[in-house]
Amino acid sequence: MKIYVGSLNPSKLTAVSEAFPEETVVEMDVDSKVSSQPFSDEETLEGAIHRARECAMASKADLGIGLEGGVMEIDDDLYLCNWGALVDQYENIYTAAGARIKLPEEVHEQMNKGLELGEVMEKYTQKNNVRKKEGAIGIFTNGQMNRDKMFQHIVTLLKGQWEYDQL
Ligand SMILES: O=P(O)(O)OP(=O)(O)OP(=O)(O)OC[C@H]1O[C@@H](n2cnc3c(O)ncnc32)[C@H](O)[C@@H]1O
Repeated sequence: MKIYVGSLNPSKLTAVSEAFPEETVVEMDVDSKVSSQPFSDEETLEGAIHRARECAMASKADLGIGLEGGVMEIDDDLYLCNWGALVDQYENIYTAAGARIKLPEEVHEQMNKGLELGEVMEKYTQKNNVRKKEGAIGIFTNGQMNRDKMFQHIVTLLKGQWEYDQL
């Protein structure tokens, strides 16, 4: 099978390759059609679905997968949220979300000023490309988790739901 993934971000591609080790994974630069920093579950999910749909339309794709990172507020707190979508050739859409962790108030304040999480994380850690590596989840869990593993969990949930429908 050929699985198209709507991103050039290595942590997302690794996640799909690890969840589908037998399949060919192809990266594709697509438009999420949401803001570059989604700020709610709804917007983050919508971005994942748009990415997956566009990938599923690629001429050689069997499955399209979209993974989207975002943040969402609960009361006065800001949480990291991540969503994934898988679209097959019958236009069935499967969705799944990843773990959430509360982000520090300092991060919340910076994002309220309009900065994207990726930018805030670079300033906060003095490291480049955190979003392509361990991600905020890696930094704030002291490396117990990372972005690849978190997305891999989401992709496994997508794969399982799709497989269930093939039974
Ligand atoms: O190349 P794409 O696939 O767009 O990947 P991305 O990491 O740039 O973009 P996302 O849509 O996944 O995330 C939206 C924004 O949130 C940032 N972001 C999301 N999760 C993050 C994380 O765990 N660590 C750092 N930045 C994160 C990311 O850098 C973007 O600025």
